[in-house]
This record gives sequence, structure tokens and C-alpha cells, in this order.
Amino acid sequence: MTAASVLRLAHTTASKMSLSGVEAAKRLAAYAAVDRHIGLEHKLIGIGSGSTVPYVVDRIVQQGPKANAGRVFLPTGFQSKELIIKAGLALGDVDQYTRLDVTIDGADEVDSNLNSIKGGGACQLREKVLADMADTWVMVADYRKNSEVLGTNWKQGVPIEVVPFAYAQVLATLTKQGGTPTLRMGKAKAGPVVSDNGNFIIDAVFPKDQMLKPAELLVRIKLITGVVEVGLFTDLAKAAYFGNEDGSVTVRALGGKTEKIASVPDVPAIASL
Ligand SMILES: O=C(CO)[C@H](O)[C@H](O)COP(=O)(O)O
Repeated sequence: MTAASVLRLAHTTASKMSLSGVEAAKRLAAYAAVDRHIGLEHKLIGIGSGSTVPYVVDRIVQQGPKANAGRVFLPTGFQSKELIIKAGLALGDVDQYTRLDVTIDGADEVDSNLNSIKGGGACQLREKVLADMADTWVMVADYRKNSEVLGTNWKQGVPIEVVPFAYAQVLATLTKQGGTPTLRMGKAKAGPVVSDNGNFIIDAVFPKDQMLKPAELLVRIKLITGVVEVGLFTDLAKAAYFGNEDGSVTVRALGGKTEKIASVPDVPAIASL
């Protein structure tokens, strides 16, 4: 048995393991999105960050070595870089390409117009670059992330990446603009979280009237000097996939159309040994 088929067997076995509610929902969303959006013709693929994305990589590996021959995968940060390497997939970097076929990423919350909050894992800068570069950008998440208005379920605010020396000034400006910002602190580290790009992260909660217009809020925040990127993603997504507790997947497409996929097959249709 080749190393590639051992890896593939491991990923296919993972697909059959039973998971708890939320984890199973994440896996369903990821598998359905890969099945729909990553075909044999897609060679340049962006891999997002977060706890749903490992299932995206699982499903890509399950497509088999023939499907993955000639493909290059670009990560949105340290975590997805490790996922790509450990899965035995070919790793590329963002400065080698100017476009991608598809990027699949997680989301902290998605509204009814496919706007989203991202950056719960502090990766929003590279995530947005890989979303911008992709012909098709889709999000995968469990049912808890499916909202009408951003900020309904995701209460910790909009993640904002800032250059370290400007953080105090940005905090003050965000407060003047009606936000309630806090500097994100490390959990097992004294001091602030430092992003993969060496920057700080501010999480800013805004009132509902501002969250109702995420594109306008994004521009206001981005114009503050010292802000590098904002975890509001607007006008980028082609679709969002939400895994549900009943084993189905809700697909929200551009233009407001919603569809329900009743079940996701164990093995991808294009799998080849
Ligand atoms: O934006 C992100 C990281 O910066 C993630 O995609 C987002 O936090 C969702 O993560 P999860 O799949 O764990 O819910």
C-alpha cells in the first residue's frame, strides 16, 4: 500500500467515525461544500482556518491521489499550513499566485446576505486575501453560525487586526465610533494575542443599527489609521454551507436562495484510487 493510499484510508475512516452534534454538523458542511465546489478541474485551492476546516481537508484527501495530482493548496495561516502538510498535499504560498480556483473557509457568523464575521482564530487578514483571490469563495459552518443579522449569536465582536504600536489609538477611535472594543488577550500567555502577521487583534462590539449595514461598518473601521484588516467579509461569498443536527445541510446561495441537502454520501463521487 502506498503512503498516499494509507493517508486516504485514514481520512475515509475518519469520515465514518460518529461525532457529537456540533462536530458532526461541521463535518457535514465541509463535505458538502467540497463535493459541490472542488472538482477535478480545480487545481489552485485555498484552505481556511478554524475547527471546521480540518473536515474540508479530510474530504479533499478522500477524493484520492489522482484528483489531487497537480493541485496546489494555499493556507490562510499556521494551522491550515500544518493541515495541508500533514495531509500530504502540495503546499503553495500566497505570493506565488494572483488567483485561485476555490477557497473554502469557516465563519464565526453569516447573515442572510452572505456577509460574515471572521477572525475568531485571528486569521482574517490572510483569509480575506485568499477570499479575494478565489473565483469561488464559500463558507462552511455548523447551524449555530446561521443568522439573519451579524452579532446575533457571535457576541464577542468584530475582530480587527491592528499594527501593535497603534492599538491604543485604534481602541479610542472605535469607541468614538460607537463600538465597545477590547484588546484580545492570550489564554496561555501573558499579554495580547499576536497574529500570524505579528499584529494585535481588537474585538469590537457594535450596536445592531451598525451591524445591519456591515459593508458600511467595514469601510469606517478600515479607514482608521493603524487598522490592517477587519473581520467583516462582505460581497465575497458565493455560498455558505451549514451542517444541521438532523444530518442535513442548509446551503445559502448568493441572491438569497436557500436549499436543503438531505444527506451527504460517505465517499465523494469523484473518489479514485
Ligand atoms: O475566521 C476564522 C479564523 O480566523 C475561522 O474560520 C472562524 O473562527 C470559524 O472557526 P470554526 O470553524 O472553529 O467555528
